[in-house]
Amino acid sequence: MRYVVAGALLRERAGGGRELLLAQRSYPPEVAGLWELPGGKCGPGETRAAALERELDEELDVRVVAGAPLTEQVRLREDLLLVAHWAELVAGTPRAVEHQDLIWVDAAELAALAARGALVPADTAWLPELTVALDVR
Ligand SMILES: Nc1nc2c([nH]c(=O)n2[C@H]2C[C@H](O)[C@@H](COP(=O)(O)OP(=O)(O)OP(=O)(O)O)O2)c(=O)[nH]1
Repeated sequence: MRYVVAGALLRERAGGGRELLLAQRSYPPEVAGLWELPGGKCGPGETRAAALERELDEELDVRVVAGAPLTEQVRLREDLLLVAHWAELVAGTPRAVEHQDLIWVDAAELAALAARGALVPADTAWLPELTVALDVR
């Protein structure tokens, strides 16, 4: 089984609550323009934590430490499993190196994106967990 590992980065929003970082895919055409958790495929022999830390360095130009996994996993193909981990930003400011754009969203903004089909479809599996984390005050 191969893994795609994606990162859930949170930050505090002024005035209360939290925000989640989303990245807008630029390829392939069927998901271009949709929003996802940034990440990518684990290399051979690479741990999920190491893959996430490498991918976010490459894609966002930031240093992160991978934390606990989210509960939901999504089978993308017979041999490819999508997982997400919480990630802590330790250095740098995210910038869209490989994505079209980046946004920080609160729970309401995440729900609005989901409602209009603007998330990469598989990522909707994480909505309940992400929403709980964003609603913490
Ligand atoms: N990174 C990421 N990929 C996701 C998410 N949701 C989802 O269905 N995918 C799919 C899209 C792709 O088919 C696959 C990951 O591809 P990727 O393009 O990010 O991986 P990669 O950086 O290793 O690049 P490549 O070798 O495929 O070019 O997982 C998500 O939240 N983040």
